[in-house]
Amino acid sequence: MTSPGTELEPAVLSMRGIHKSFGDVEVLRGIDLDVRRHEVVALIGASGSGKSTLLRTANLLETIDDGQVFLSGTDISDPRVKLDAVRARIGVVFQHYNLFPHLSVLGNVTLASRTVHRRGKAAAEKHALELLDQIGLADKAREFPDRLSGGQQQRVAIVRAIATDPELLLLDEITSALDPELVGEVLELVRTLAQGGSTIVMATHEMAFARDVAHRVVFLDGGLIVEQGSPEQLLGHPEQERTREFLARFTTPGRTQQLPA
Ligand SMILES: Nc1ncnc2c1ncn2[C@@H]1O[C@H](COP(=O)(O)OP(=O)(O)OP(=O)(O)O)[C@@H](O)[C@H]1O
Repeated sequence: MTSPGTELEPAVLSMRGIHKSFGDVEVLRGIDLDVRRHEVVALIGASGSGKSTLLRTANLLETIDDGQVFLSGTDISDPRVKLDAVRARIGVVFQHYNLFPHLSVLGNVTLASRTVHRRGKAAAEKHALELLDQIGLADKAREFPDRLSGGQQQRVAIVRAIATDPELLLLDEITSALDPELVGEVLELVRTLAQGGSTIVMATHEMAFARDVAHRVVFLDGGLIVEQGSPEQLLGHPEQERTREFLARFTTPGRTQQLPA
């Protein structure tokens, strides 16, 4: 693997001039973002700054008012593009695991891969069991989601997202709904994926994790990218006043989350 995020790697995701409003409120006000193959990008910003909306426009789950989104060079915002085919190339995990409650763990993981890759049941299950085995959940394959802890459910949701071998993984605050003691196991799985070369954009409030795992941190405020850079630069030596103010709030007493030293 070449150095992640360098210009040597092709852009998997390119967002150009993205604008998005809900009613009178302009939530994204001109987003330009490139994510290169094997790169891990952390989106940080206050609640309401537009992180989730940005992720949802990246795979056109949310329509855009203006701009273009390219996936590996293809303009997926072109109305002629079939979105089902595009979305099959992008894995998404949300804050709430959204596993299908009526399907077993195995059923959840195989559903997308059977549809997307048209794998036969046996082949899809073999692949799913290999993935579940890698994260120590093979023994839960026949269980239903409500028999799993939140952390286990979220890890299954991640496995479901990668079972289709997506070009890009979008992770939206995937630990926010978890009890604190379950956060680590989910982040550990993301770290493993990152080390394995996955291309990831994750909205997160886990600053320590962003510092540790991301190649680039992007700070969003009021629907604009205010500043971006390496974790060391952005979290350690932010240039913009707005970034400094945001980061300072993470070190004020009473916050459960602290910036790492
Ligand atoms: N479907 C929608 N309809 C109307 N307003 C919306 C919709 N989705 C998001 N918004 C508004 O857009 C703004 C940005 O929301 P978004 O969820 O993208 O922020 P965020 O940075 O992800 O916040 P958080 O960290 O709380 O998840 C908010 O003011 C939100 O209320």
